Amino acid sequence: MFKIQTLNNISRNGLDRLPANLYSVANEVAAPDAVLVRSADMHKAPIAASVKAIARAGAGTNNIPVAEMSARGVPVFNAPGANANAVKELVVAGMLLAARNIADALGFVRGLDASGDLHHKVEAEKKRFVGTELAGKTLGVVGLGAIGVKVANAAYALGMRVIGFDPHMTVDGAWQLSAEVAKAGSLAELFAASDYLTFHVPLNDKTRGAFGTQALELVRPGVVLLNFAREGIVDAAALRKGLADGRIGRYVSDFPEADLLGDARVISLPHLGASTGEAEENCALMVVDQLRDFLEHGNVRNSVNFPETRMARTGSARICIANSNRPNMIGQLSHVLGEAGVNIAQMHNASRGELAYSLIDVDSPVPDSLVAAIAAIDGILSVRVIGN
Ligand SMILES: NC(=O)C1=CN([C@@H]2O[C@H](COP(=O)(O)OP(=O)(O)OC[C@H]3O[C@@H](n4cnc5c(N)ncnc54)[C@H](O)[C@@H]3O)[C@@H](O)[C@H]2O)C=CC1
Ligand SMILES: O=C(O)C(=O)COP(=O)(O)O
Repeated sequence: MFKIQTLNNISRNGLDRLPANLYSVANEVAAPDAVLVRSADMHKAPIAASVKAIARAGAGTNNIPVAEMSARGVPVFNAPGANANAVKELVVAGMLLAARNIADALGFVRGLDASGDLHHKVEAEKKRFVGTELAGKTLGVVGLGAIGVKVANAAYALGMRVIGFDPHMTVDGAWQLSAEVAKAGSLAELFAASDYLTFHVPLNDKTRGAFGTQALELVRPGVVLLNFAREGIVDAAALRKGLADGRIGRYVSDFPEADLLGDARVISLPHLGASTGEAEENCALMVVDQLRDFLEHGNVRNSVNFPETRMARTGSARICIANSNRPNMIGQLSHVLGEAGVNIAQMHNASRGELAYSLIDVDSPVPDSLVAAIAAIDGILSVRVIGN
Protein backbone atom coordinates (compact mmCIF):
# COMPACT_ATOMS: atom_id res chain seq x y z
CA MET A 1 0.00 0.00 0.00
CA PHE A 2 1.40 3.39 -1.00
CA LYS A 3 0.57 6.37 1.20
CA ILE A 4 0.06 9.64 -0.69
CA GLN A 5 -0.07 12.98 1.06
CA THR A 6 -1.91 15.82 -0.68
CA LEU A 7 -0.79 19.33 0.28
CA ASN A 8 -3.39 21.09 -1.93
CA ASN A 9 -6.73 20.31 -3.49
CA ILE A 10 -6.07 17.87 -6.32
CA SER A 11 -8.74 17.22 -8.94
CA ARG A 12 -10.94 14.27 -7.96
CA ASN A 13 -10.66 12.72 -11.43
CA GLY A 14 -6.91 12.49 -10.94
CA LEU A 15 -7.14 11.01 -7.45
CA ASP A 16 -9.69 8.47 -8.71
CA ARG A 17 -6.90 6.97 -10.81
CA LEU A 18 -5.21 5.77 -7.64
CA PRO A 19 -6.80 2.34 -6.96
CA ALA A 20 -8.00 2.01 -3.37
CA ASN A 21 -6.40 -1.44 -2.99
CA LEU A 22 -2.96 0.03 -3.71
CA TYR A 23 -3.15 3.64 -2.49
CA SER A 24 -4.35 5.60 0.51
CA VAL A 25 -4.64 9.36 0.02
CA ALA A 26 -4.99 12.01 2.74
CA ASN A 27 -3.88 15.50 3.78
CA GLU A 28 -2.35 14.34 7.02
CA VAL A 29 -0.21 11.24 6.56
CA ALA A 30 2.54 9.80 8.73
CA ALA A 31 5.53 8.61 6.64
CA PRO A 32 4.05 9.24 3.17
CA ASP A 33 5.56 7.48 0.15
CA ALA A 34 4.82 10.43 -2.09
CA VAL A 35 3.45 13.96 -2.02
CA LEU A 36 0.94 15.48 -4.43
CA VAL A 37 1.16 19.26 -4.40
CA ARG A 38 0.17 22.39 -6.29
CA SER A 39 1.38 25.74 -4.89
CA ALA A 40 1.93 24.85 -1.22
CA ASP A 41 5.37 26.06 -0.15
CA MET A 42 7.41 22.93 0.57
CA HIS A 43 10.49 24.94 1.52
CA LYS A 44 8.91 25.72 4.87
CA ALA A 45 8.64 22.30 6.52
CA PRO A 46 10.95 19.28 6.51
CA ILE A 47 10.06 16.59 3.99
CA ALA A 48 9.72 13.14 5.56
CA ALA A 49 12.54 10.66 4.89
CA SER A 50 9.89 8.20 3.66
CA VAL A 51 9.05 10.38 0.62
CA LYS A 52 10.10 8.67 -2.62
CA ALA A 53 8.61 11.17 -5.07
CA ILE A 54 6.96 14.58 -5.24
CA ALA A 55 4.41 15.28 -7.95
CA ARG A 56 3.47 18.89 -8.76
CA ALA A 57 0.03 19.05 -10.39
CA GLY A 58 1.04 22.07 -12.44
CA ALA A 59 4.04 23.66 -14.12
CA GLY A 60 6.17 25.70 -11.69
CA THR A 61 8.28 23.81 -9.15
CA ASN A 62 9.86 26.80 -7.38
CA ASN A 63 7.74 25.92 -4.31
CA ILE A 64 9.61 22.60 -3.99
CA PRO A 65 13.22 22.18 -2.78
CA VAL A 66 14.24 20.41 -5.99
CA ALA A 67 18.01 20.51 -5.36
CA GLU A 68 17.53 18.99 -1.90
CA MET A 69 15.34 16.26 -3.39
CA SER A 70 17.97 15.54 -6.07
CA ALA A 71 20.58 15.12 -3.33
CA ARG A 72 18.23 12.62 -1.67
CA GLY A 73 17.64 10.77 -4.95
CA VAL A 74 13.96 11.76 -4.97
CA PRO A 75 12.35 12.70 -8.30
CA VAL A 76 10.11 15.75 -8.64
CA PHE A 77 7.47 15.45 -11.35
CA ASN A 78 5.34 18.14 -12.96
CA ALA A 79 2.70 18.40 -15.68
CA PRO A 80 4.26 20.25 -18.61
CA GLY A 81 1.70 22.09 -20.68
CA ALA A 82 -1.31 20.66 -18.84
CA ASN A 83 -2.53 24.08 -17.67
CA ALA A 84 -1.06 26.19 -20.49
CA ASN A 85 -4.35 26.87 -22.24
CA ALA A 86 -5.95 28.11 -19.02
CA VAL A 87 -3.08 30.55 -18.45
CA LYS A 88 -3.14 31.69 -22.07
CA GLU A 89 -6.84 32.55 -21.84
CA LEU A 90 -6.30 34.56 -18.66
CA VAL A 91 -3.38 36.44 -20.18
CA VAL A 92 -5.56 37.39 -23.15
CA ALA A 93 -8.20 38.49 -20.65
CA GLY A 94 -5.51 40.45 -18.81
CA MET A 95 -4.56 42.34 -21.96
CA LEU A 96 -8.20 43.14 -22.62
CA LEU A 97 -8.80 44.20 -19.00
CA ALA A 98 -5.96 46.70 -19.38
CA ALA A 99 -6.76 47.88 -22.92
CA ARG A 100 -10.45 48.55 -22.29
CA ASN A 101 -10.27 49.75 -18.67
CA ILE A 102 -12.66 46.97 -17.81
CA ALA A 103 -11.94 46.78 -14.08
CA ASP A 104 -12.54 50.51 -13.61
CA ALA A 105 -15.66 50.41 -15.78
CA LEU A 106 -17.10 47.49 -13.83
CA GLY A 107 -16.36 49.34 -10.60
CA PHE A 108 -18.19 52.38 -11.92
CA VAL A 109 -21.29 50.39 -12.89
CA ARG A 110 -21.29 48.49 -9.58
CA GLY A 111 -21.25 51.81 -7.75
CA LEU A 112 -24.12 53.38 -9.69
CA ASP A 113 -27.18 54.48 -7.83
CA ALA A 114 -30.01 52.40 -9.33
CA SER A 115 -32.52 55.20 -8.85
CA GLY A 116 -32.87 57.92 -11.47
CA ASP A 117 -31.85 57.89 -15.08
CA LEU A 118 -29.39 55.04 -15.35
CA HIS A 119 -29.13 55.40 -19.12
CA HIS A 120 -28.12 59.04 -18.80
CA LYS A 121 -25.46 58.31 -16.16
CA VAL A 122 -23.98 55.54 -18.28
CA GLU A 123 -23.85 57.58 -21.46
CA ALA A 124 -22.50 60.65 -19.67
CA GLU A 125 -19.68 58.85 -17.92
CA LYS A 126 -18.55 56.25 -20.45
CA LYS A 127 -15.97 58.63 -21.89
CA ARG A 128 -13.94 58.08 -18.71
CA PHE A 129 -13.30 54.48 -19.78
CA VAL A 130 -12.34 54.90 -23.43
CA GLY A 131 -9.72 52.31 -24.21
CA THR A 132 -7.51 51.13 -27.00
CA GLU A 133 -7.56 48.04 -29.21
CA LEU A 134 -5.10 45.20 -29.13
CA ALA A 135 -5.00 44.90 -32.92
CA GLY A 136 -1.94 46.59 -34.33
CA LYS A 137 -0.12 46.77 -30.98
CA THR A 138 3.07 44.84 -30.32
CA LEU A 139 3.23 42.11 -27.69
CA GLY A 140 6.63 40.98 -26.42
CA VAL A 141 6.67 37.45 -25.00
CA VAL A 142 9.57 36.42 -22.78
CA GLY A 143 9.71 32.62 -22.54
CA LEU A 144 8.29 30.60 -25.40
CA GLY A 145 7.46 27.39 -23.58
CA ALA A 146 4.05 25.76 -23.25
CA ILE A 147 2.32 28.99 -22.19
CA GLY A 148 4.39 31.56 -24.07
CA VAL A 149 3.83 29.87 -27.42
CA LYS A 150 0.07 29.73 -26.87
CA VAL A 151 -0.04 33.37 -25.77
CA ALA A 152 2.03 34.46 -28.79
CA ASN A 153 -0.22 32.57 -31.23
CA ALA A 154 -3.41 33.88 -29.62
CA ALA A 155 -2.16 37.47 -29.68
CA TYR A 156 -1.25 37.13 -33.34
CA ALA A 157 -4.76 35.80 -34.03
CA LEU A 158 -6.14 38.95 -32.36
CA GLY A 159 -4.25 41.10 -34.83
CA MET A 160 -1.26 41.97 -32.67
CA ARG A 161 2.32 42.04 -33.83
CA VAL A 162 4.21 39.53 -31.71
CA ILE A 163 7.88 39.35 -30.87
CA GLY A 164 9.38 36.61 -28.70
CA PHE A 165 12.54 35.80 -26.78
CA ASP A 166 13.65 32.41 -25.50
CA PRO A 167 17.26 31.26 -25.80
CA HIS A 168 16.35 27.67 -24.87
CA MET A 169 13.26 27.11 -26.98
CA THR A 170 12.51 23.45 -27.75
CA VAL A 171 12.03 22.05 -31.24
CA ASP A 172 8.44 21.13 -30.31
CA GLY A 173 7.83 24.69 -29.20
CA ALA A 174 9.23 26.02 -32.46
CA TRP A 175 6.92 23.72 -34.43
CA GLN A 176 3.91 25.07 -32.57
CA LEU A 177 4.82 28.75 -32.77
CA SER A 178 3.22 30.77 -35.55
CA ALA A 179 5.75 31.65 -38.24
CA GLU A 180 4.49 35.23 -37.94
CA VAL A 181 6.00 35.61 -34.47
CA ALA A 182 9.24 37.56 -34.81
CA LYS A 183 12.35 36.49 -32.95
CA ALA A 184 13.99 39.14 -30.79
CA GLY A 185 17.76 39.04 -30.83
CA SER A 186 17.91 40.12 -27.20
CA LEU A 187 15.71 41.03 -24.28
CA ALA A 188 16.67 44.69 -24.79
CA GLU A 189 15.34 44.57 -28.36
CA LEU A 190 12.11 42.99 -27.16
CA PHE A 191 11.64 45.50 -24.35
CA ALA A 192 12.14 48.45 -26.71
CA ALA A 193 9.63 47.15 -29.27
CA SER A 194 6.70 46.17 -27.05
CA ASP A 195 3.45 47.94 -26.14
CA TYR A 196 2.51 44.89 -24.07
CA LEU A 197 5.10 42.77 -22.33
CA THR A 198 4.40 39.33 -20.85
CA PHE A 199 6.68 36.90 -19.01
CA HIS A 200 6.29 33.12 -19.18
CA VAL A 201 9.51 31.84 -17.64
CA PRO A 202 10.07 29.73 -14.51
CA LEU A 203 11.28 31.55 -11.41
CA ASN A 204 14.91 30.67 -10.74
CA ASP A 205 18.17 32.46 -9.98
CA LYS A 206 18.55 33.48 -13.64
CA THR A 207 15.03 34.85 -14.10
CA ARG A 208 14.49 36.50 -10.72
CA GLY A 209 14.02 40.21 -11.40
CA ALA A 210 14.09 39.62 -15.19
CA PHE A 211 12.09 42.82 -15.41
CA GLY A 212 14.24 45.23 -13.42
CA THR A 213 15.49 48.80 -13.45
CA GLN A 214 17.47 48.24 -16.66
CA ALA A 215 14.34 47.07 -18.43
CA LEU A 216 12.56 50.16 -17.17
CA GLU A 217 14.96 52.35 -19.11
CA LEU A 218 14.28 50.43 -22.32
CA VAL A 219 10.52 49.94 -22.38
CA ARG A 220 8.12 52.19 -24.21
CA PRO A 221 6.49 54.79 -21.94
CA GLY A 222 3.13 53.47 -20.75
CA VAL A 223 3.94 49.81 -21.48
CA VAL A 224 1.41 47.29 -20.17
CA LEU A 225 3.34 44.75 -18.12
CA LEU A 226 1.77 41.33 -17.57
CA ASN A 227 3.05 38.85 -15.01
CA PHE A 228 1.32 35.50 -14.90
CA ALA A 229 4.61 33.67 -14.18
CA ARG A 230 5.75 34.40 -10.62
CA GLU A 231 5.91 37.47 -8.39
CA GLY A 232 9.73 37.46 -8.25
CA ILE A 233 10.11 37.77 -12.04
CA VAL A 234 9.28 41.48 -11.81
CA ASP A 235 11.65 43.34 -9.53
CA ALA A 236 9.67 45.00 -6.75
CA ALA A 237 11.58 48.31 -6.79
CA ALA A 238 11.52 48.62 -10.59
CA LEU A 239 7.78 48.02 -10.65
CA ARG A 240 7.07 50.73 -8.10
CA LYS A 241 9.42 53.17 -9.81
CA GLY A 242 7.87 52.44 -13.22
CA LEU A 243 4.35 52.95 -11.89
CA ALA A 244 5.37 56.15 -10.10
CA ASP A 245 6.97 57.78 -13.13
CA GLY A 246 4.41 56.44 -15.62
CA ARG A 247 6.89 54.31 -17.55
CA ILE A 248 4.62 51.37 -16.73
CA GLY A 249 1.08 52.22 -17.76
CA ARG A 250 -0.55 49.17 -16.26
CA TYR A 251 0.60 46.16 -14.33
CA VAL A 252 -1.58 43.07 -14.75
CA SER A 253 -0.57 40.29 -12.44
CA ASP A 254 -1.66 36.97 -10.96
CA PHE A 255 0.19 37.79 -7.74
CA PRO A 256 -1.35 40.57 -5.63
CA GLU A 257 1.07 42.72 -3.62
CA ALA A 258 -0.09 44.34 -0.40
CA ASP A 259 1.01 47.92 -1.09
CA LEU A 260 -0.41 47.93 -4.64
CA LEU A 261 -3.90 46.65 -3.86
CA GLY A 262 -5.43 50.12 -4.05
CA ASP A 263 -3.50 51.28 -7.13
CA ALA A 264 -5.91 51.72 -10.06
CA ARG A 265 -3.17 51.01 -12.58
CA VAL A 266 -2.56 47.60 -11.06
CA ILE A 267 -4.93 44.80 -11.96
CA SER A 268 -4.33 41.85 -9.67
CA LEU A 269 -5.92 38.44 -9.81
CA PRO A 270 -5.68 35.83 -7.04
CA HIS A 271 -3.29 33.38 -8.80
CA LEU A 272 -6.07 32.15 -11.07
CA GLY A 273 -3.97 31.21 -14.12
CA ALA A 274 -4.42 27.47 -13.78
CA SER A 275 -7.71 27.58 -11.89
CA THR A 276 -10.09 26.05 -14.39
CA GLY A 277 -11.75 22.68 -13.98
CA GLU A 278 -10.11 21.58 -17.22
CA ALA A 279 -6.57 22.57 -16.24
CA GLU A 280 -6.87 21.15 -12.73
CA GLU A 281 -8.06 17.85 -14.17
CA ASN A 282 -5.39 17.75 -16.91
CA CYS A 283 -2.63 18.38 -14.37
CA ALA A 284 -3.92 15.84 -11.88
CA LEU A 285 -4.39 13.11 -14.50
CA MET A 286 -0.90 13.67 -15.85
CA VAL A 287 0.98 13.68 -12.56
CA VAL A 288 -1.01 10.86 -11.00
CA ASP A 289 -0.21 8.62 -13.99
CA GLN A 290 3.45 9.59 -13.77
CA LEU A 291 3.51 9.01 -10.02
CA ARG A 292 1.94 5.57 -10.36
CA ASP A 293 4.39 4.58 -13.07
CA PHE A 294 7.25 5.61 -10.78
CA LEU A 295 5.98 4.06 -7.56
CA GLU A 296 4.85 0.80 -9.16
CA HIS A 297 7.54 0.41 -11.86
CA GLY A 298 10.29 2.94 -11.17
CA ASN A 299 9.74 4.59 -14.57
CA VAL A 300 10.37 8.33 -14.86
CA ARG A 301 8.37 10.62 -17.14
CA ASN A 302 8.24 14.42 -16.91
CA SER A 303 10.55 14.87 -13.99
CA VAL A 304 12.31 18.20 -13.49
CA ASN A 305 15.40 16.61 -11.90
CA PHE A 306 15.58 12.99 -13.10
CA PRO A 307 16.32 11.76 -16.64
CA GLU A 308 13.49 10.21 -18.66
CA THR A 309 13.83 6.49 -17.86
CA ARG A 310 11.41 3.82 -18.95
CA MET A 311 11.83 0.08 -19.29
CA ALA A 312 9.22 -2.67 -19.67
CA ARG A 313 9.20 -5.10 -16.71
CA THR A 314 10.76 -8.53 -17.14
CA GLY A 315 12.53 -10.04 -14.14
CA SER A 316 10.96 -10.97 -10.84
CA ALA A 317 12.18 -7.84 -9.10
CA ARG A 318 13.31 -4.37 -10.14
CA ILE A 319 15.97 -2.33 -8.36
CA CYS A 320 15.69 1.45 -8.85
CA ILE A 321 18.85 3.35 -8.04
CA ALA A 322 19.66 7.06 -8.11
CA ASN A 323 23.30 8.01 -7.82
CA SER A 324 25.79 10.79 -8.41
CA ASN A 325 26.70 10.87 -12.09
CA ARG A 326 30.35 9.85 -11.92
CA PRO A 327 32.62 7.11 -13.26
CA ASN A 328 32.49 3.48 -12.12
CA MET A 329 29.07 3.58 -10.44
CA ILE A 330 27.66 0.88 -12.77
CA GLY A 331 30.84 -1.14 -12.31
CA GLN A 332 30.44 -1.10 -8.54
CA LEU A 333 26.74 -1.91 -8.77
CA SER A 334 27.23 -4.95 -10.99
CA HIS A 335 30.07 -6.10 -8.74
CA VAL A 336 27.84 -5.97 -5.65
CA LEU A 337 25.04 -7.79 -7.47
CA GLY A 338 27.48 -10.43 -8.70
CA GLU A 339 28.85 -10.93 -5.18
CA ALA A 340 25.28 -11.55 -3.98
CA GLY A 341 24.73 -14.08 -6.79
CA VAL A 342 21.94 -11.99 -8.31
CA ASN A 343 21.76 -12.04 -12.13
CA ILE A 344 20.80 -8.94 -14.11
CA ALA A 345 18.02 -9.75 -16.61
CA GLN A 346 18.05 -6.28 -18.16
CA MET A 347 19.03 -2.79 -17.15
CA HIS A 348 18.65 0.79 -18.25
CA ASN A 349 20.77 3.71 -17.10
CA ALA A 350 20.30 7.37 -17.92
CA SER A 351 21.81 10.56 -16.60
CA ARG A 352 20.88 14.21 -16.27
CA GLY A 353 23.42 16.70 -15.03
CA GLU A 354 24.89 15.49 -11.78
CA LEU A 355 22.38 12.70 -11.30
CA ALA A 356 22.08 9.24 -12.83
CA TYR A 357 19.25 6.76 -12.52
CA SER A 358 19.20 3.04 -13.18
CA LEU A 359 16.49 0.42 -13.48
CA ILE A 360 17.85 -3.08 -12.99
CA ASP A 361 15.55 -6.09 -13.46
CA VAL A 362 16.94 -9.18 -11.79
CA ASP A 363 16.11 -12.90 -12.05
CA SER A 364 15.81 -13.62 -8.33
CA PRO A 365 14.55 -11.90 -5.17
CA VAL A 366 16.71 -9.14 -3.76
CA PRO A 367 17.77 -9.78 -0.14
CA ASP A 368 17.89 -6.88 2.33
CA SER A 369 21.64 -7.43 2.65
CA LEU A 370 22.04 -6.62 -1.07
CA VAL A 371 19.97 -3.43 -0.71
CA ALA A 372 22.22 -2.42 2.20
CA ALA A 373 25.35 -3.18 0.17
CA ILE A 374 24.10 -1.02 -2.72
CA ALA A 375 23.13 1.81 -0.37
CA ALA A 376 26.62 1.68 1.15
CA ILE A 377 28.36 2.43 -2.18
CA ASP A 378 29.72 5.95 -2.10
CA GLY A 379 27.58 8.15 -4.40
CA ILE A 380 24.33 6.17 -4.11
CA LEU A 381 21.49 8.62 -3.36
CA SER A 382 18.53 6.26 -3.14
CA VAL A 383 17.75 2.61 -3.72
CA ARG A 384 14.39 0.93 -3.88
CA VAL A 385 13.23 -2.57 -4.79
CA ILE A 386 9.90 -3.21 -6.52
CA GLY A 387 8.12 -6.56 -6.90
CA ASN A 388 10.43 -8.57 -4.68
N1 LIG B 1 -0.31 31.90 -13.04
C1 LIG B 1 -0.42 30.58 -13.01
O1 LIG B 1 -1.35 30.03 -12.45
C2 LIG B 1 0.61 29.75 -13.68
C3 LIG B 1 1.91 30.19 -13.74
N2 LIG B 1 2.84 29.39 -14.36
C4 LIG B 1 4.22 29.91 -14.39
O2 LIG B 1 4.61 30.00 -15.75
C5 LIG B 1 5.89 29.41 -15.91
C6 LIG B 1 6.04 28.91 -17.32
O3 LIG B 1 5.15 27.82 -17.54
P1 LIG B 1 5.23 26.94 -18.86
O4 LIG B 1 5.20 27.79 -20.08
O5 LIG B 1 4.22 25.86 -18.69
O6 LIG B 1 6.70 26.34 -18.69
P2 LIG B 1 7.69 25.83 -19.83
O7 LIG B 1 8.78 25.11 -19.13
O8 LIG B 1 6.94 25.11 -20.88
O9 LIG B 1 8.25 27.18 -20.48
C7 LIG B 1 9.17 28.01 -19.87
C8 LIG B 1 10.02 28.61 -20.96
O10 LIG B 1 10.83 29.63 -20.40
C9 LIG B 1 12.07 29.60 -21.10
N3 LIG B 1 13.08 30.30 -20.34
C10 LIG B 1 13.74 29.90 -19.22
N4 LIG B 1 14.60 30.84 -18.82
C11 LIG B 1 14.48 31.87 -19.70
C12 LIG B 1 15.10 33.14 -19.81
N5 LIG B 1 16.01 33.52 -18.92
N6 LIG B 1 14.73 33.95 -20.84
C13 LIG B 1 13.81 33.55 -21.73
N7 LIG B 1 13.19 32.35 -21.68
C14 LIG B 1 13.52 31.53 -20.67
C15 LIG B 1 12.36 28.13 -21.28
O11 LIG B 1 13.29 27.92 -22.32
C16 LIG B 1 10.97 27.61 -21.62
O12 LIG B 1 10.76 27.57 -23.02
C17 LIG B 1 5.94 28.33 -14.83
O13 LIG B 1 7.26 28.01 -14.48
C18 LIG B 1 5.18 28.95 -13.70
O14 LIG B 1 6.06 29.69 -12.87
C19 LIG B 1 2.52 28.23 -14.94
C20 LIG B 1 1.24 27.75 -14.91
C21 LIG B 1 0.19 28.45 -14.22
O1 LIG C 1 1.25 25.46 -12.52
C1 LIG C 1 1.73 26.48 -12.00
O2 LIG C 1 2.93 26.80 -12.06
C2 LIG C 1 0.84 27.40 -11.27
O3 LIG C 1 1.25 28.47 -10.88
C3 LIG C 1 -0.53 26.96 -10.97
O4 LIG C 1 -0.67 26.95 -9.59
P1 LIG C 1 -1.90 26.19 -8.90
O5 LIG C 1 -1.77 24.75 -9.27
O6 LIG C 1 -3.14 26.79 -9.43
O7 LIG C 1 -1.72 26.43 -7.44
